[in-house]
Amino acid sequence: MSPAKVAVVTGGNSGIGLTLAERLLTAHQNLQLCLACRNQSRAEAAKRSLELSHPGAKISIVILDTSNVNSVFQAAAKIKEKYDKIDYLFMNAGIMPVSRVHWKKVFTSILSRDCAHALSTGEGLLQHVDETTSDGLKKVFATNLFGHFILVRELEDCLGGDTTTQIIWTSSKSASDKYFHVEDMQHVIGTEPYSSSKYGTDVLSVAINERLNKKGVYSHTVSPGLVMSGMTYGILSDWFWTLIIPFLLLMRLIVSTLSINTYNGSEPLVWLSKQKAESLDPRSKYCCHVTFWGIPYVQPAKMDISDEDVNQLYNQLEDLYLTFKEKTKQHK
Ligand SMILES: NC(=O)C1=CN([C@@H]2O[C@H](COP(=O)(O)OP(=O)(O)OC[C@H]3O[C@@H](n4cnc5c(N)ncnc54)[C@H](OP(=O)(O)O)[C@@H]3O)[C@@H](O)[C@H]2O)C=CC1
Ligand SMILES: CC(C)CCC[C@@H](C)[C@H]1CC[C@H]2C3=C(CC[C@]12C)[C@@]1(C)CCC(=O)C[C@@H]1CC3
Repeated sequence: MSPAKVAVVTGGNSGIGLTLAERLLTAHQNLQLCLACRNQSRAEAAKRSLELSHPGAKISIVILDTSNVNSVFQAAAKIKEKYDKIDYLFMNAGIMPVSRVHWKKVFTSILSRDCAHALSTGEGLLQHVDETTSDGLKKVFATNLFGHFILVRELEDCLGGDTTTQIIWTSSKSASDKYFHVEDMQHVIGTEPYSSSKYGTDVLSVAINERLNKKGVYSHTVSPGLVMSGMTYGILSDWFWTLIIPFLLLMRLIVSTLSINTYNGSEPLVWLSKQKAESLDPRSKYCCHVTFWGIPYVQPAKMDISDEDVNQLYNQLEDLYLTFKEKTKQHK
């Protein structure tokens, strides 16, 4: 039997994260799974469903709210108590708060040459909103990016070493340098917090490789494509999505990123976990594509990221992390 490996999945209780957890248990023999979720009862329900499909699986729950700095410090301490070494760290938890759909733009772009771009990135089709957390941080940044950065920093002792660790980020096709400004990494000014946070994720992944590859830690980002999940049901009701599924399936003739289900969307995440980490490209995003007949496959897409952004973002995140670390020490 292969030696036991440990996988931590943030936001592993639903959507892409839950399907990923299920697929990891199938793909890796003898896997110990840690569901790092913000809600105890939703996490327990997920654990029960995984135990039904994988009787005897070793699954633990750690309560983690990535938008809350204290919660991340506490969760990291719990994870370190439970495991000496982490083999896979899936940074999957994420939010995309939206206040409305720009229907006029949806219809004009579907009928234009921009159709494929609009349906694969959602650019310009949604009105995004954001708020400030009790830590004084922008919520989308804190949830999607900074909470995960703290997790990496706090877990560093359990990563890499004799065998490799893979950090795998659920990023997005929406990530765009157009909406990311390193001097405003929280996206205080601007109306695209989600795109900014996901581009920040891609930049951070490159920075982690530069700092931690020598320790055996490899980081990669993934785009799952458009997936029906809590995220999309938060934009439009489930009956609406059900009605337009036939249209989306037809659109697969021209748009290959319409994954639709969480199985397809989790394909690059599972695929990466089966690769030799050293052989992967640290500056490519591993994207989910689906054939017209619904077969998923993975295609790397080169990311155009400047070294200046890589270094500046990492240093700023590190400064913010150290500020909070100091505060938590003082409160002890
Ligand atoms: N759906 C799509 O089309 C796409 C999704 N993605 C990305 O995929 C990832 C998973 O999203 P998806 O499965 O689609 O959506 P879901 O809303 O179904 O899942 C999101 C998961 O993240 C968890 N989560 C949200 N906020 C926090 C928090 N503060 N702390 C801890 N966990 C949190 C949710 O927990 P809870 O159940 O408690 O809310 C849930 O488990 C996200 O990062 C998203 O940005 C990327 C591209 C496309
Ligand atoms: C297809 C239409 C008749 C109606 C749907 C319009 C929009 C609500 C959607 C079209 C492209 C979608 C999209 C996303 C959300 C929903 C759309 C904007 C995402 C932004 C969801 C999160 C991501 O990370 C990327 C997705 C890109 C495509």
